[in-house]
Amino acid sequence: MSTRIAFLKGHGTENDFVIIPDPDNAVELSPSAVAALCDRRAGIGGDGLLHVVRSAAHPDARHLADRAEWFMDYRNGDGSVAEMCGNGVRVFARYLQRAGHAVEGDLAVATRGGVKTVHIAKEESGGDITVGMGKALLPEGDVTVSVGDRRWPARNVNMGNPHAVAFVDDLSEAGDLYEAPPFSPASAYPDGVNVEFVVPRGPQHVAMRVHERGAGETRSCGTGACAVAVAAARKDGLDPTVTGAPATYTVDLPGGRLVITERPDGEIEMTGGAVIVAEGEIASEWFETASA
Ligand SMILES: N[C@@H](CCC[C@H](N)C(=O)O)C(=O)O
Repeated sequence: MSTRIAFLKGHGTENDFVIIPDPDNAVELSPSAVAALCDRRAGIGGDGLLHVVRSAAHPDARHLADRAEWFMDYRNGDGSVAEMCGNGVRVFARYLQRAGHAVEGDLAVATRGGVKTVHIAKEESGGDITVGMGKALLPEGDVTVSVGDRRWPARNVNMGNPHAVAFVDDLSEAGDLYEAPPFSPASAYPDGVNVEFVVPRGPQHVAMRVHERGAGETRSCGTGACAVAVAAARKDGLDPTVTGAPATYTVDLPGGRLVITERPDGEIEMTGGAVIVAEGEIASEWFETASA
């Protein structure tokens, strides 16, 4: 007998996701099923997939169940697993709110990058969602990224997932970004990397494009925007953990704007929108073929 599988579609600053509510972890989501669901022509379409599971029901999150009821089992659009997705956490929280599992205010969400604290603002104050993204790690060592015969030094920033942030003169220098920009040394990112290209827009205000590992160029990346804000702050000589003053950066992406604050304790907060656009049911005969 075939089971009925519900889905929703949502986005955060146009980083879009297929959402599969599955509290008991009963839906088998193979990498090929995820890639088929995220396919923009033959599937539903998305940069990634948010599998919504109770932490207690998932082997990767059981140890976090006493701190966060829900686990964001995040997958990239190509079916690969990633540690964290900043825009995804906001959309995940919006889904929980819509489904009646969460209300405006504070919420804890388990991810492979640890438990994230989420604040859902009241609708009358815009309804934006703020996520405590944790601290950035800045591994030492020179990294370069390239597009065609152009090459730039990049800042290695880890937001739970890996980023290479390159400051360029113009965002068009990144080209069409159909291919993942090569990086060196290979040892800097043994599991691949998300690459951000950044230009200044004004004081503590930047614009960026991103090529995401496992998804290609996307219209927004939350962890990428945090990595960019930290790299831009250090470039501006600002380190809140040294100055004791928070640093806030506005980050413009093709899909919208995110506001990132790094606090004196190094903790980073990201604020932006999250929208649910559709819901429906996956055709079970298609899903069975897609999963094979
Ligand atoms: N879009 C995300 C990041 C998703 C994971 C990334 N592609 C990776 O493989 O690390 C975000 O908003 O942070």
